[in-house]
Amino acid sequence: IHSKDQICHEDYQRTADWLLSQTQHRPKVAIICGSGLGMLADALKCQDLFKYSDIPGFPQSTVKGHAGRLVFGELKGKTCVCMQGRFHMYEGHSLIRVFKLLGVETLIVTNAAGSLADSYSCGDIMIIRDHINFPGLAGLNPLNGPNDDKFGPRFPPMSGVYDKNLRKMAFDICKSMGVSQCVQEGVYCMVGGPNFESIAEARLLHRLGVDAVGMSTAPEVLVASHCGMRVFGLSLITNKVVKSYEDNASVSHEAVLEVSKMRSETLQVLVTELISRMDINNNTA
Ligand SMILES: O=P(O)(O)O[C@@H]1C[C@H](O)[C@@H](CO)O1
Ligand code: HPA
Repeated sequence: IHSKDQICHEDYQRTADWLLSQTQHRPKVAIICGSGLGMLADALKCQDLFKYSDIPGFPQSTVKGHAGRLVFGELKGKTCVCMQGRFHMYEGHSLIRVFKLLGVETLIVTNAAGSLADSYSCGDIMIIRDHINFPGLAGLNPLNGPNDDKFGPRFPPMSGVYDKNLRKMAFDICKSMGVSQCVQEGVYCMVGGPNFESIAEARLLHRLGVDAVGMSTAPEVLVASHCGMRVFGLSLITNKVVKSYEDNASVSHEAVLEVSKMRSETLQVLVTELISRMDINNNTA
């Protein structure tokens, strides 16, 4: 976010042009892999793979469980680009606009998240219906600064951002996969991190009606939506957020990665099937 303020259209374009000169792939779908969910990219065929360190203008991914590679390839005949390693707000970058300039029309975001909803279990998949962007509400927004009208409007709406048709399609796919008992639809709340929530913060989020909390996604989604991309999001529930002072449990990034690993195959099948059912040429599901 912070360094992004200084990045202009020409910078994004330079990075996009470099990538387009290095690969024949022309992706219409971008996938962002959440913590421990990097194997979503493994399903891509005919891969062209770029380490972030080799891409001009790309920063480094610093979080364990985020490999730091951009993978281009085909998924069931659809051309995709997959971010194996995202940039979190606490790391200071957002590069969604490079995807826009590559020609991407649909963004699929995944993340690891802790659940506040009492009915959720570890390992559940939450289809994101909407989000609460806490840093954004407090003025920390990737759209801060002069607006570039080439990307989108100064005051973008945020209602209906998570595409309804794709959400329904994902539900249907989960049913046919026989996993609908562990699929939820709910509200993701982004907090700044990098610390996990205190019990008092967890209680506040619970009272606000938040279903799952994490440290990403909202900035990516709002930049994508600002520049006209269709958005679909999934949270993998990796832990139940501790809400009681009587509860001695505590979360760790290692525990988050362990649950992600256990469920990543299910997510891979779901995302692959979703992309295969999408009509990505006219951007309608
Ligand atoms: O990239 P995501 O949102 O999946 O990462 C989550 C949030 C923190 O970065 C980390 C905590 O374990 O995982
Ligand atoms: N809180 C915030 N981010 C997270 C969590 C959590 O409990 N689990 C995974 N990412």
